Amino acid sequence: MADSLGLLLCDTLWPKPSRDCLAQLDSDPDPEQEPDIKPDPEPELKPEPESERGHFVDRSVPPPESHPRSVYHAWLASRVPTCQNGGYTSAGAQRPLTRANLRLAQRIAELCVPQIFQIFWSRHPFRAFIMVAFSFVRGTFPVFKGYTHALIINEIQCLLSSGHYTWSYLIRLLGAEFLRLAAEKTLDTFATNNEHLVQNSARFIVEYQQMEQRVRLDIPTLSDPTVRDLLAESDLFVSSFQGVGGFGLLSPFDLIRVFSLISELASHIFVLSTISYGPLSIFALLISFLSAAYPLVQSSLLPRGYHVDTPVYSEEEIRLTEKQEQMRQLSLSDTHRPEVMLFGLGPWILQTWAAARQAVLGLHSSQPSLQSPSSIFSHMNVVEIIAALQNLPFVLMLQTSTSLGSLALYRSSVQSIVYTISTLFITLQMAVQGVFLMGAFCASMEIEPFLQPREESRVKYESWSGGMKIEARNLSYTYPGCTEPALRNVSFTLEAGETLAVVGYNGSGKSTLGKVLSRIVDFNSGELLINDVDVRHYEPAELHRATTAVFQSFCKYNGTVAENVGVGYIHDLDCPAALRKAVQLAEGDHIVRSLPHGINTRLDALGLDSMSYSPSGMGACGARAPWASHGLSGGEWQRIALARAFMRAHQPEVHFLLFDEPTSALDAHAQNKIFQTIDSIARGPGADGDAAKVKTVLFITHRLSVARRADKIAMMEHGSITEFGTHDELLKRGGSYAALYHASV
Ligand SMILES: Nc1ncnc2c1ncn2[C@@H]1O[C@H](COP(=O)(O)OP(=O)(O)OP(=O)(O)O)[C@@H](O)[C@H]1O
Repeated sequence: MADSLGLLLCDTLWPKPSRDCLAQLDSDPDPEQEPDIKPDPEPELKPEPESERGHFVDRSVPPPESHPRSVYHAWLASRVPTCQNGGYTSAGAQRPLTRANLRLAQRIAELCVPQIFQIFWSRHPFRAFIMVAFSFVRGTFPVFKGYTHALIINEIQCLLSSGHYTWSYLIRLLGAEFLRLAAEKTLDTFATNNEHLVQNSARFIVEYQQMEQRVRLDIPTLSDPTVRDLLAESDLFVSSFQGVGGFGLLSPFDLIRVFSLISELASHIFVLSTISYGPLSIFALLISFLSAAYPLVQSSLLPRGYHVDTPVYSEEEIRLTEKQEQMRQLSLSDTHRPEVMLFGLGPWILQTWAAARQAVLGLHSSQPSLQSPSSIFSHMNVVEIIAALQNLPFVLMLQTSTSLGSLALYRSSVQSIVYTISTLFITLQMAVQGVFLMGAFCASMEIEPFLQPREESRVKYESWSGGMKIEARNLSYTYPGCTEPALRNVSFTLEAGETLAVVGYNGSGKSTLGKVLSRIVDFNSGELLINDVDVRHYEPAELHRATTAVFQSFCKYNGTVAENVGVGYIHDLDCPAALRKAVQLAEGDHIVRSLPHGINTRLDALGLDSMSYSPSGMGACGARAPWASHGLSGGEWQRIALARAFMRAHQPEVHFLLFDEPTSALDAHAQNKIFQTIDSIARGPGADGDAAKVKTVLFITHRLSVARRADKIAMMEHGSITEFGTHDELLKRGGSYAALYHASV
């Protein structure tokens, strides 16, 4: 109930435009409308060239002067560095305060602020209103303080000069000051608590939306470099909600503090205007402001590096920064520790890190980074001379018999005005960067997963009783950033209920084919038909529900055995009988029995927690702590992964079983048993040896003694299927399969 409420809430907050609506928007020239950033529909689902598929089809960056039609385009345009031709600034880099960037920020603000505002407003409208109102009220606190202090100083001055020590008025003033302090503290506490509540609610909503969008996105989408940068900046926006200026970033909450600054400024100006100190006032004021502002102006004129803006990094600097971080991570990583120790990588890590770090810190630079003594002295002298000028207005005002209290109030007001203006300026500078991060967040919410079909071309996956029919026609696929295709013109047909063994040399594309068939990665050209329908018409989630798999690089979750197995069919995560059965099918019951807490034993996914040096694994007196996680051997982990796949394999909605080297770490006996299990699952519940097949099976293996069990065998070489048929047919042919088979037996 709570979950659905949360979902409802977030859907309401961030209504996802319907695809029909988005399609209309795409053709609508109105720049105010939000276009979808998914590629145009593929009318006949003909394979398209890679360059035309993807989420941001319009990759052309509009010139900064133009009016970007969407948040995404404005965000993208802001990443083009003004100083270079081509390329983008790295994710998170500070945008320079140019006119073009200010215009882009304004456009993003126009498009995003209403949505972000709704996040604040949606849950606690009254509290959000109070928060803004209190921001104004809190801005006036310093003025009240200055005013009451001035009254007290004046009264003391009056008592001392008159010689009549009547304390009643002073006591009343001190009482008023005490009340002011108490009221300020109470209001402050209430405002802070209120702000925390509104802030935490807003933080939860943006984090929820970030997570929701992240779990939606598929691998092809996430491998797009622009999407990665967009998500990185979106993450920075979400991080900025962690508190005032979290990570040096400006969240919308910090922007609300601008209201406080404005009201503080206004109240100080008002106070100054009420102090009368004679005809020399304008002159005195001018001197006061100049002398108070000079140090701030001076610091903003200091050489680059002292600025608030992050400098623009060169490609070499980015490379060095990545290198230093990579080495730092390597030195901290427990996962890499065994090889770091074994291969004696410590000195190499240290040396590489030191070289990169020194370069990043500019320690190799021949330019002295410190100011020369003469320039330091000149700055110091000027500052001191200017500071001395601050006393001049007092001298002028004393001539006009201004009270001491007024002088104190005057001084604190002048300094506060200068300080508030400089804070406002810095805040607004940071706000521009914050706006671009906000734009990244809003644009990231519009990303549609690459594999998701458009509503108008969607076809519901219809299961066939005998399993899943798979037909590949000239499938080709090249990994992003690679030049050599991993799959080349792969064609084959696997009838529903058949078992296919894919064999071949290392790197021949077997695992890639498995990922393409299970719709984890896409293909660049060709066609893939599932149950005679082009796979691009199906919702990937529907196909995934009909599939179970053990991938070659299966996951090891840092959790209990039950969790590691149960995630295979999340509905039965808490069902001991289903977990036990899956473990039994994977021949893993003896492993579970040997574990200290049975199926509830926590497993050590990194393989290091259970080693003696790990403090987390040891309880009092060096005994094994009950919470300590337990290590497993490679073969034992493989059985856990198999059990996970078996959790859902026998479910009626599952029609395709994919096993990529499922028994590579198992002994021959265990391997045979596992394949018998797979075969019996493929024949349906309670089936005997002659029962009809109800599931299609594809297994990838290097063990040709196992492959011969399959109905069909595909021999892969250099990304292509070079031989296809039964074991006997391929042996008779005397080609690569026959040669490999004879070499292996
Ligand atoms: N994530 C990736 N990014 C880029 N290239 C990849 C990626 N994964 C695999 N490749 C490349 O694709 C080709 C096929 O790899 P694949 O893993 O499909 O081979 P395989 O036949 O399963 O190999 P093996 O028998 O060693 O498991 C190889 O040349 C490999 O280098």
